Amino acid sequence: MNGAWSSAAVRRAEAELMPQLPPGTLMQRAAAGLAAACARMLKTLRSDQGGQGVYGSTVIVLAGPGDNGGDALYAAARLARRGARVFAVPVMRSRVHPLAAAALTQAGGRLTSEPPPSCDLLLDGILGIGGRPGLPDRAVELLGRIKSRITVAVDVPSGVDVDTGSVPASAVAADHTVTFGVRKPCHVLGAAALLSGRVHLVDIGLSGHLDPHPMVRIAEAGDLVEWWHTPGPDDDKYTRGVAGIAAGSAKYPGAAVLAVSGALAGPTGYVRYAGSAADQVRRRYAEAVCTDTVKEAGRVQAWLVGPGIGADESALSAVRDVLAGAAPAVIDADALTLIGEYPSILAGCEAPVVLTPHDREFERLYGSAPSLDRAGSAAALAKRLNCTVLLKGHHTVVADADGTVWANPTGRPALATAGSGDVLAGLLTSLMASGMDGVRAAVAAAYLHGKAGGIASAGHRTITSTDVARALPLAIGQVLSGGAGQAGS
Ligand SMILES: NC(=O)C1=CN([C@@H]2O[C@H](COP(=O)(O)OP(=O)(O)OC[C@H]3O[C@@H](n4cnc5c(N)ncnc54)[C@H](O)[C@@H]3O)[C@@H](O)[C@H]2O)[C@@H](O)CC1
Ligand SMILES: Nc1ncnc2c1ncn2[C@@H]1O[C@H](COP(=O)(O)OP(=O)(O)O)[C@@H](O)[C@H]1O
Ligand SMILES: [K+]
Repeated sequence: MNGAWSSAAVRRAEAELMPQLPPGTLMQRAAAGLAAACARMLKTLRSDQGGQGVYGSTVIVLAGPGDNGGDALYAAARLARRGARVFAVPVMRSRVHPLAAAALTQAGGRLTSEPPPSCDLLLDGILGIGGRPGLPDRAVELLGRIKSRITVAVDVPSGVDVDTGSVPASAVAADHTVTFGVRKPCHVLGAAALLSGRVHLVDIGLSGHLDPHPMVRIAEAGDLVEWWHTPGPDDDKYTRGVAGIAAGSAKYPGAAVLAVSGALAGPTGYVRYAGSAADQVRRRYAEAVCTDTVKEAGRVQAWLVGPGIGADESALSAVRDVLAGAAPAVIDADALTLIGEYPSILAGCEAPVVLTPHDREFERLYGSAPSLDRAGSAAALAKRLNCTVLLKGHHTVVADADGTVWANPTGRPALATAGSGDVLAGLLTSLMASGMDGVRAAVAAAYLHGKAGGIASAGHRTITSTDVARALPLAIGQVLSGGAGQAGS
């Protein structure tokens, strides 16, 4: 498992480590890593100019008053020594890290209030983990008029809310972020994750001093490998788990077909379908065993209820029947709306439940839309309803009732296509039926669904939900065989 640590946790680790080192060591480690990363970027950026990298490049530093500006100025001094033309602009009056500013001028860089109009690389050293959301006016003005070929955020994109990833006011949009020690929540959550661009981690020796539990967990392929139930020689189709899908209706048969397609791609050995779209499901998937109602279906190890079931009496019965049983349940789509209307259905339920709302469904359940702090909102709903919550959207988050939060690192906007949530819910149900607990199943389902979306839409292909379902087996195969770095992340 990977993770992102809060600014307070980083400061605690720093306070423990700092006294063991000569003064300034951590900042020098950060600056050295930052300068090396910038040099690599300049080399790639300027590969069309006879292989020139740092030498002869133009670098502008926007330097804030704190240590973030210090990192940026020391790194810029290293670039200046290698032949870059460096202009550093103090963005808050003339308050800048004095030693770092002196190092830059000694290396030939210039402190100025009038930078050139364009540069190869813009270093955002305005605010780091000490920053409050929003940018000073001078920074906004400078960012508006300097044209840079590449923008690199130092530690975090300035202006974002570091611990929630929300962006309530102006902030830097970076192509790359070079961060120190560990990732911060803003690199993986909310609108700030987009503003971070590609995140590069520089080791400054903090890891042994950090709280073992990150603020936000980030799934990686190795987690799924560890959690996966690979069938053994003694397994049969029942021991691998039976997934039950209560989805679709005469009006929305497609939701049934798509949810079943997601479940069939998962690790279970058997998929039962219960609902009024049985004919369509049978026609499309000979493998699915169909009945008309949840009550008529045999035993399952996990149920999905909701996609396309509508809001009539039979839909309500399906939700009640699923939640009255002992099997873990995934509640999606129309079933979320019904629970919003009749919260008592969920109150008596003892089996583990995963809710998979998008923003509008979240609002129906919680009474207000998710805030800019999406992880905080998901955790609040999970706690209130004592369930696991998978809050969909760009940068899907999974929260458990105990406050544990995961950020999903895969996925792309092409997944915003009708029915793609049905495929996700079906897959999630299969994972739960195979024995994975609700949080892990939700994390794994979001990860694989995102990866399948990447595989299906590679090369800018347009995709439908069926394409996502078809790509799931390959996504699963790549992840389980350790090929996580391949196309489609
Ligand atoms: N903590 C660590 O372990 C390390 C931190 N380092 C660097 O230090 C940074 C943190 O430095 P600081 O604590 O000095 O904090 P910052 O550099 O983030 O700046 C804080 C200063 O900016 C002002 N400020 C905050 N938000 C503002 C806003 N929205 N508008 C205007 N002014 C605002 C504050 O009043 C304060 O003076 C990190 O992000 C990182 O770059 C590195 O040097 C290495 C190690
Ligand atoms: N902008 C986006 N970027 C990445 N993924 C997205 C985006 N918008 C939606 N998704 C994903 O697409 C899926 C859509 O699910 P959902 O809203 O339930 O649609 P439907 O009801 O049509 O199935 C979810 O997995 C969601 O996380
Ligand atoms: K910054």
